[in-house]
Amino acid sequence: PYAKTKDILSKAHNEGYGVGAFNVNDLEFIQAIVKAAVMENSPAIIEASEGALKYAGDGDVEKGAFILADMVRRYADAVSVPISLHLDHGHDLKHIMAAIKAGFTSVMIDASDKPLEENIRITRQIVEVAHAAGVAVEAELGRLMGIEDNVASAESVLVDPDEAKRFVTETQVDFLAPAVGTSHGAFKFKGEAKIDYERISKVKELTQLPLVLHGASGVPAQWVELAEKYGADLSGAKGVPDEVLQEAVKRGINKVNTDTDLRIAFLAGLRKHLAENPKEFDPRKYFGEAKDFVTEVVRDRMKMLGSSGKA
Ligand SMILES: O=C(COP(=O)(O)O)NO
Ligand SMILES: [Ca+2]
Ligand code: NA
Ligand SMILES: [Zn+2]
Repeated sequence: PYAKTKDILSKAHNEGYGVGAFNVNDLEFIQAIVKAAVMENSPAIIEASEGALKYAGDGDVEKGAFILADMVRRYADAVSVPISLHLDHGHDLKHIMAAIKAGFTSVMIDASDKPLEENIRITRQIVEVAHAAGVAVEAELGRLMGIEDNVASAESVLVDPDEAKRFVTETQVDFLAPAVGTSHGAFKFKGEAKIDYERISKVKELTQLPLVLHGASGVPAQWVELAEKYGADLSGAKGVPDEVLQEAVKRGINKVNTDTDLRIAFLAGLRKHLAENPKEFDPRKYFGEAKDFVTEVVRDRMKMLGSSGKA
């Protein structure tokens, strides 16, 4: 059934496992994620960024929010596993309000590029409105490397655990995304893929909240190689290894944001199908194989994070 992100994450927090938060822009990815959740008997958080709302609404964010929310709700209510819908990286109050109106059960306000006091002020404002509507709020502290908040920050600014304690007390957010060394996209680490485990543990201890890891895609070699076999150029692609994610979950990460892995799997499936079926022009066929690859990647992630069987 369509569920509240807060219920999904409270259970994961209490029982110590990770739940994938999978980014979507369209029908195909929603179908693939729901199918994976059913096959794994796993909860799933579906998330859409502001860009995804624009894409689904052909430029109209509110229309996109309602279109995506209607699809997710209908698919979720047709299955026995809990599926929620979350606004990822909300920056604009108008867009956050559109998501709340459309029935998203949680929203992220990402003011992590602002000074702490301003992040607190903005986040508190969103919490007030969201909580009044029964919607949970995620916020971010610290900054991920790479393109983040449309600001290219050269280096990541890791979360300060003491600031995190103050932040959650003063804002009453429901989940917190501490920057601990990851970054968005397929090219995550210059050198070794490592994140600051100690920092995760400290933030968990001080906040006692479900924690969110952004930039958590693994960029699995098998999918990169398959996409490259059929013409993609993903040289230098590198993600967060499974064992690093599993340690992060052990230390208190419960929501694991995954976008890039689904994109690469879809790309590999699409390129493969088109290369092997030159006569094919039915999108239900070539999107069909691409969708199946996304389902596979999502299932793998659910198994790896420990949410399989936890529905
Ligand atoms: O943080 C993410 C996704 O990160 P990836 O690019 O690692 O999939 N979404 O908010
Ligand atoms: Ca941010
Ligand atoms: Na998010
Ligand atoms: Zn993110």
